[in-house]
Amino acid sequence: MAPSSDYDYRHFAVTKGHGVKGISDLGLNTLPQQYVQPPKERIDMRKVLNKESIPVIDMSNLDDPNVARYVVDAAEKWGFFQIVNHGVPTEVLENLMEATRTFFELPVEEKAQYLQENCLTKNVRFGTSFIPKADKVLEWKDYLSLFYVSDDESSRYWPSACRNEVMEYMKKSESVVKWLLKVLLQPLDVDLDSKESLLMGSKRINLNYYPICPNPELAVGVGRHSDVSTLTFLLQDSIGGLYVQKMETDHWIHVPPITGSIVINVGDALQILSNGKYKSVEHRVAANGDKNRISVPIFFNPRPDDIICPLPEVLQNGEIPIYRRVLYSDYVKHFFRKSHDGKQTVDFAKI
Ligand SMILES: CC(C)(COP(=O)(O)OP(=O)(O)OC[C@H]1O[C@@H](n2cnc3c(N)ncnc32)[C@H](O)[C@@H]1OP(=O)(O)O)[C@@H](O)C(=O)NCCC(=O)NCCSC(=O)/C=C/c1ccc(O)c(O)c1
Ligand SMILES: O=C(O)CCC(=O)C(=O)O
Ligand SMILES: [Fe+2]
Repeated sequence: MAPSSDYDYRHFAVTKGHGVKGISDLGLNTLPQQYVQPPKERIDMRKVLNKESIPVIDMSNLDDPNVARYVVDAAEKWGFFQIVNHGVPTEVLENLMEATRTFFELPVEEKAQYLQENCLTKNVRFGTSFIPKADKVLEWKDYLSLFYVSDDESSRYWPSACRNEVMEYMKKSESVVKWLLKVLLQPLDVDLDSKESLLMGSKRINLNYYPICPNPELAVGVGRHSDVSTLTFLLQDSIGGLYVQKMETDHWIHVPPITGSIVINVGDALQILSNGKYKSVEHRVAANGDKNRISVPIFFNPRPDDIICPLPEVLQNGEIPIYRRVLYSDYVKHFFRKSHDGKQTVDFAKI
């Protein structure tokens, strides 16, 4: 039954599993109260720098030493950049977008089998907002979150509507991220081969769906946050709406969709491992009043039972560590205990 009061909207979207897609499909003229952000969390267009953009790096010739230099400079200066000619076939990206759309357009009864309380595994989770229990105001986003354990486990538990396409995307992204990490670690005198499992030993893929929103200027798709990953590898469709903070300012920069490109960003784990040489950057997503939007980040992470702290190679010249030793799953649990709150998760690891 369609909801009739504000309480009912939370119940309808979160508990019953209709998500914001279910609310959007009702065709309301007004945004339900549960989704109205306080003014300071809305995206203020006066703070958006329209003339600036994050770097776009062409990866077609990896033998050119400039490419590695651009990557290191972009990661240091912006924490965010886009890559083109990266080698992941366009067809893989298109199939992934289509499969993501197919999944979210399934009837609610089918998607609801992946709600936490109905699901046989913790590694698959369909949901809405970020942490509805903690989110005072809900985010205008539905998601399917897939933690990769093995091909076998994925075949058994991931939804058939998108399983093969997500696996293909994940497999093809691996060598690109490995190359990026190798390059980023060179100035730190760290050899990736000895640290590969610490830097990219686990992967989580989120399929994000942001349906058409009434009063998009009052809502957010995703609130201000940094990712807890080492690096994030993000495909967005052609709608736009991702905003990145310009380092050390209170200004924001839009990340324009470029067909075939992938957005890369530094996450908290790389900030901690590099003792702050690389920094994760706050970002947020606007809601859209006209079009449904899709994005698919792959979070490349340490494994849950890894300890993260500044790497010994980084400290060998006497540099003082800013971060303590933290069990990565404790770090992620801390992130998942609270609503999005900018960069505050990193404080958990500060000495
Ligand atoms: C994730 C944890 C720490 C969970 O530990 P566990 O003890 O099993 O607890 P749990 O009961 O499964 O989850 C605890 C809470 O975390 C939250 N949570 C767990 N998984 C997710 C998820 N995929 N999406 C949202 N919330 C989640 C929920 O609030 C859980 O509470 P409850 O709803 O169960 O009551 C564990 O499985 C682990 O160590 N996993 C491997 C490491 C890992 O997954 N790292 C994640 C890296 S990056 C990553 O996951 C990023 C996600 C993200 C999502 C939305 C955004 O907007 C965003 O910016 C980012
Ligand atoms: O949708 C996007 O463009 C970004 C989403 C995001 O920041 C996240 O899922 O962590
Ligand atoms: Fe993010």
